Amino acid sequence: MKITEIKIGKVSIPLKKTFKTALRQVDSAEDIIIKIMTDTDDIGFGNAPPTAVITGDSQDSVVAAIRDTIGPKLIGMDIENIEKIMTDLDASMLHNNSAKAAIDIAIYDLFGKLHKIPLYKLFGGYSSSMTTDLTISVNTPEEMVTDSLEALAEGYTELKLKVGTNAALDIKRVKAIREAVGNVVKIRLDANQGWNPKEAVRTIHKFEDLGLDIEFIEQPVKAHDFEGLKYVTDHVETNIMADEAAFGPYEVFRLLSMRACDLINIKLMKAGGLHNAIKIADMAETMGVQCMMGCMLESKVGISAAASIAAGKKIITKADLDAAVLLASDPVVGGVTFCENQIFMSNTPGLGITAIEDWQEIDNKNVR
Ligand SMILES: C[C@H](N)C(=O)N[C@H](CCC(=O)O)C(=O)O
Ligand SMILES: [Mg+2]
Repeated sequence: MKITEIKIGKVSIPLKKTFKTALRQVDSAEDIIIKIMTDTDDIGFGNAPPTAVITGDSQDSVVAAIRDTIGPKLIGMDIENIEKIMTDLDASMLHNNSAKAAIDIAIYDLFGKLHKIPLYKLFGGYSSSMTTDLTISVNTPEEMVTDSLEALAEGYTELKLKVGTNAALDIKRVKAIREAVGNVVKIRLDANQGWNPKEAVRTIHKFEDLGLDIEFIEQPVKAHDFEGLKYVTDHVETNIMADEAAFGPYEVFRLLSMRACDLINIKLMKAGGLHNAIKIADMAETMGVQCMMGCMLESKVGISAAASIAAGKKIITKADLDAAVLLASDPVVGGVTFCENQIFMSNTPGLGITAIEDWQEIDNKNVR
């Protein structure tokens, strides 16, 4: 199975509700979706949502990286030689991890098709379904309570509350939501780098003193501040998860060596794809650190790929794979299916995706 062409296109999907974090506010998911074509007429699907504030990647930079630098080297390569493809992919250029992730996902999709195996089985097949949380955007306490109650009515049992815009207001937000949803629901927080280390410790102590029962807190401090993250982890009881700090395998190696966090959030767009996500999961497992599989605001292509690792690997015990249900429509045919808070894997080879509706090819951007 040899690569003959890489088609580059995009989908623009409105969100059901504005997505707001301490880092950004958006109303639609803008996802680059690629198709890797082969001499066997199989197609591999991959995606890259440009999340500039987290990965540094824009739509134009993703397209240029695939079209001008990464893509041309792949033409003619055999999917059977996946180890060589992944080595060349990592060596092709520095950074540009979202572009690399799109290629990596499409290559694995084809590898699964070649060997007639669904990716979650290829990655270990530990389970065939998982529970995802639902993200509640940062807003007034009242609006967040309304959104949280709606999420419970839709069947979600784990809420990921966005905080980090104002520590005093964050305490009001979380207290109001805990009082409204009761004690059975799991509440995890994501500060998206919004606090400084001392402010984070003070705020988390307040959550603890109020008995708000927070499962864990994602990325309290700036991504580059590994010492600050360790300071927070060492000074609170609540578990701390590295997200933006846990970028790729090298950063995760450093975080684990420093014991700077209790948990790792793995995302394909930070790691540069599935092959690096597997390295991260294996390193974390070696150190006894549980992981969550996370996502950007992206289509079901990336969610199906991320869920394949989450289902495959035992050390991935949590999932924040809600992006596809935050979208007003789903252009991806096949892949994982959602039912309330459950994600079910497809048993079709690869990702199980057969087509992308409303996919707009970007003119003259194909690689042959
Ligand atoms: C969508 C997912 N639940 C999530 O919250 N991911 C964010 C970043 C997503 C974005 O800004 O596009 C995170 O975990 O920080
Ligand atoms: Mg996060």
